[in-house]
Order: sequence, then C-alpha cells, then structure tokens
Amino acid sequence: MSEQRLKTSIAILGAGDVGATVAYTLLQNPICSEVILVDPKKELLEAQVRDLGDATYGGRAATRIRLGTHQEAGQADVVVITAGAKQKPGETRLSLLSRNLHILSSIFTSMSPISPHTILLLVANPVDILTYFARKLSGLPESQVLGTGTSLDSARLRGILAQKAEVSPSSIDAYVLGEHGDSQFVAWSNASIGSTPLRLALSAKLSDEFKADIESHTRGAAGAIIAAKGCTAYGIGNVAASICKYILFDSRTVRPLSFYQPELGCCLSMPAVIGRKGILRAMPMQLDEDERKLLEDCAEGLRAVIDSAEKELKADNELSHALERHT
Ligand SMILES: NC(=O)C1=CN([C@@H]2O[C@H](COP(=O)(O)OP(=O)(O)OC[C@H]3O[C@@H](n4cnc5c(N)ncnc54)[C@H](O)[C@@H]3O)[C@@H](O)[C@H]2O)C=CC1
Ligand SMILES: CC(=O)C(=O)O
Repeated sequence: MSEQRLKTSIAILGAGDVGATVAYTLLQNPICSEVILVDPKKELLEAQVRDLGDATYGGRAATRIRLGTHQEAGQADVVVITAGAKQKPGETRLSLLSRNLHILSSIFTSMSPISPHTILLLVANPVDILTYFARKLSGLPESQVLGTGTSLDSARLRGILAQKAEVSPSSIDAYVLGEHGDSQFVAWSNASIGSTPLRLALSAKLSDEFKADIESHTRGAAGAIIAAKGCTAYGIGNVAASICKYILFDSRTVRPLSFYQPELGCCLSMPAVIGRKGILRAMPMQLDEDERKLLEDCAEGLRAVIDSAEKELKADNELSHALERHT
C-alpha cells in the first residue's frame, strides 16, 4: 500500500483566525495522521504552523501539523475551506460574495487535479452560495461537497434554549434551518428536550415573544461577537472539526448542513446523515406550513443571489472559464 494511502489527512485552506482554530481543535482531539495548513501569506502560515506545532509536543500520540501547497491539499481526505475575507462589524455575510467567489475559483485552479475521493467542507462565507459554486468548480459529486451551514446557528440555539430551560445543551434537540444568514429560521415544530416536545417541556413559556427573542439572539450572535472582537472562531472551530470526525469515522451522525437541494435549486441547510462519503442522505423533516413557507422564501432569496452572481461571472472571463471547465 502506498504511504499516502496509509495516512489520513485534513487540509485547511486559510490560516487566519478560523483556519488556525479548526487546526488547533483537530490537534487537541486527534482524528487523522496530519493536518496540512495552506495560505498565500507565507510569514503568517509559517508562524501559525510553528505555534500550532508547539501544542503537539506534550507526549500524547499526536496528529502532525505541517504547511503545504494547494496541490497537496487537493489530495487530502477532507479539505476545509476557510480561505476568504470576513465581515467587518455591521457587514452581512452576503457582502463577501464577490471577493470570496474569486478566491474560491483560484483555489480550485491551484488544487487541480483534485482527488475524486476528497470531501470538501465549506466554511468561508456566504457559505451556502460558496457551497453551490464549489460543487460546480470542483467537478466532484454533489454528495462530496458540503457546507457547515446552520450547524453553528443550531449550536447557538441549543445553548440559549438550554439556559432558558435549565437543562444541558446536549439534552436539547432543535435545529436552525435554511441560510447561514439573515433568512435562517428555527424549526420549532420539531424541537424537543429529551424526547418531550418543546411545547410540553416549556408550556406557557413558549410564547411568540419568547420565540422571537430566541431567534433574534441566534441570528444576531455572530454580529455581536464580531463587533466586539473582530471575528468568530471557537464555535466554528468546534463545528468544523466535529464534521471532519463524522466523515473520517463514517459515524452517520445527523446534523443540519448546507448541501444541494434539487427541489429548491440551491444549497441550504437541512438535516443530513454524514459519513465517509460526505452527505449519505437527506433526513426528511416534517415542517409545519409556516416553516415550509420560510424555507421556500429562504431558497428564493438564495436563488436570486446565485442568479445575479452567475450574471456577474459571465462578465468576468476568468471565473466564467473556471465554471465552464466543470459544467
Ligand atoms: N460558516 C461559518 O459558520 C463561519 C464562517 N466564517 C468565515 O470564514 C472565513 C475566514 O474567516 P477568518 O479566518 O476569520 O478570516 P481571516 O482573514 O483571519 O483568514 C482568512 C485567510 O484566508 C487566506 N486566503 C486568502 N486566499 C487564500 C487562498 N487562495 N488559499 C488559501 N488561503 C487563502 C488569507 O490569506 C487569510 O489568512 C470568512 O469568510 C468568515 O466569514 C467565520 C466564522 C464562522
Ligand atoms: C461569522 C459567522 O458566519 C458566524 O459566526 O456565524
């Protein structure tokens, strides 16, 4: 067997706040032989690898960390894409689209030829739109291209509901669905504590006002953290590293992730079974009429962004050639 096949590797594109935090989380909870960090900022990349390496010399069996090239990243078992601009205080995730689509396109040119077995995990924003274009730019089967989507929002939802209900977050089963962005919504009709439906568990507390407060807390969480410290990193570090584990361990864990929804014509978050081949299958969910409408509105908004991005791309020779190579 070749040496390459004996190793499991996760490549992280982007060695900024998020990329370094995903790497650190993977080093603290080893699930693969090596983590490869890639970034065009050479000094930053070398410093991050040295600093992260210092966290691995404590005597435990460790995952190795090294810097690498885009070409090497394209052969990894999982490629986590954090490369891209981040929001400034007050900016929306969608405002990053044009800059981050160019970066995404250049990444696929540099990684080519990408291994047909690689699973791509998109983190950079706007994550649903970038997941949609990564499918096209990579040429990989759509089950192998996924975005962290509303996994982070759902973790935030579990956190705030746990405080209100005075139970552990791990006892809350509740999802934020749709866009990892302003049109996201909570699937209240399916939420439970243990196996008790939320409406029974919280009874009188669960008013419209209570739900609106929780939704606004969850939707606004990133903006509030960014306004105070300039980025969010630990929550997404944990979410992305956990998804890598579900993939490499073929754990068949169900999580809300962004992936292509053929009937909606875009990528957005719905629950899916995650395993070694990426999205193994969608997990059907019975939404009520209001939630169904919110899902359709959310998809309509995302499709409009995709349409205008596609028009912009046609006017941009470099990007339109990159997309044509695979469509
Ligand atoms: N999906 C989610 O839930 C979350 C997404 N994010 C997103 O993650 C992205 C990264 O955020 P930060 O790490 O805070 O930003 P950052 O600015 O600290 O790091 C981004 C890094 O990407 C690098 N980069 C640029 N072009 C590259 C290329 N072609 N190949 C490899 N690396 C490249 C830059 O040099 C930079 O070091 C942003 O788009 C942010 O909005 C952040 C938190 C949560
Ligand atoms: C930045 C971002 O997308 C988040 O923390 O949710």
